[in-house]
Amino acid sequence: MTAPIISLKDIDVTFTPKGKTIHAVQDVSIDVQKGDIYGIVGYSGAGKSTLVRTVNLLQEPTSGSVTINGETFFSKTNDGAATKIKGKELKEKRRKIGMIFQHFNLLNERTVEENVLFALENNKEKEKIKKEKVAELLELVDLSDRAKQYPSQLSGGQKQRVAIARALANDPEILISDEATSALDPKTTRQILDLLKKLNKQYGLTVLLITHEMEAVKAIADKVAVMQNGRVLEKGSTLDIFTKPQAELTKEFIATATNQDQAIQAITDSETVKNLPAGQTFAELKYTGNSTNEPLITSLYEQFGVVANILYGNIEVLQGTEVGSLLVILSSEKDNLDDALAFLASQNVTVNILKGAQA
Ligand SMILES: Nc1ncnc2c1ncn2[C@@H]1O[C@H](COP(=O)(O)OP(=O)(O)OP(=O)(O)O)[C@@H](O)[C@H]1O
Repeated sequence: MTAPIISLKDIDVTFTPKGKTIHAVQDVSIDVQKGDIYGIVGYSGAGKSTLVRTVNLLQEPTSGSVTINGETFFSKTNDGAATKIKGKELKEKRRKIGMIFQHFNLLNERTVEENVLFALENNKEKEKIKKEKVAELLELVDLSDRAKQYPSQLSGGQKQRVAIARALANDPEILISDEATSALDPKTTRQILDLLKKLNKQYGLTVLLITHEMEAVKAIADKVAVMQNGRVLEKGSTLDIFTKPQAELTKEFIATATNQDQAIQAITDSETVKNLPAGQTFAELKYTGNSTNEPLITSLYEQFGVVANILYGNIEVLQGTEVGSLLVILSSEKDNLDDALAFLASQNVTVNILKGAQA
């Protein structure tokens, strides 16, 4: 594997307002590969913003190291020995890390094109070249027709697209998106996420996606870290985290992203399940990838005489892989059911018996 574009090692950030100690980030290590969309998810106060602000040293870690593209931006051991880039060098490096925020942070008294041009104020190119660049960026975010308007004349989604154009002005390799869709409605959120995905695909832009919405992670992230109380509870590929979550908090986030818990609850409370006849089994079947293509239900009947009555079904596509979930009532002779369950396991289907035989 190639060296990560962002490597955060053993990051601690402690604040001491009025003598009180707040461990905003504790012992966090994250490697982000070039071209990743890396989600960092957690509730408000989990430490996400503080952590990502260490990437461009808007926030200096109390200890730990920040390495970008193989270059040490910051390193400090617990005994206090520190190395860090600063001054002009830091400013230049920062320009290669774009950032977008929940509240857009646009200059209200400047037009859309002036807002983007502002990011190029330290660029030594001729004004004409810079203006061409701004026009290209506005084209990229589909706002060419709004160039002369002011932020107050734009919708939230349009404002965020101006912010994205501005963040890209200095051709960054990394874009930090800090709750960039949190103030937007679901449809606009999707448009902004799709734009981030497009930039990632077309230009290999690495995206750090900070969010409290697992839905956003599910939509575009390849990898995800789940944070709580300053710590990373678990991290991995989005597919793994969604299909095999370990921490309770991760399960909670996933449930909100899929609405599956409500479906399971409603069906569990239904008369059909409440009055489940003896010999029948209420179960959840979960499968990923190829298993979804298997005619599972047909096989259960043809090979084992097990009838599966489907009460609920859901298929998500995560990183191009299908992830399926079915709630079924299985009816069969007991012996057949055991064989059928063994068959399902052999097909990499996870069976969670919710009521009935073996529950
Ligand atoms: N400059 C600061 N001084 C003191 N405490 C701070 C400072 N910045 C953040 N904190 C505290 O650090 C903790 C983590 O905050 P942080 O903003 O990183 O969380 P978050 O997960 O990004 O949440 P949010 O989305 O609400 O910003 C919180 O308890 C916060 O109050």
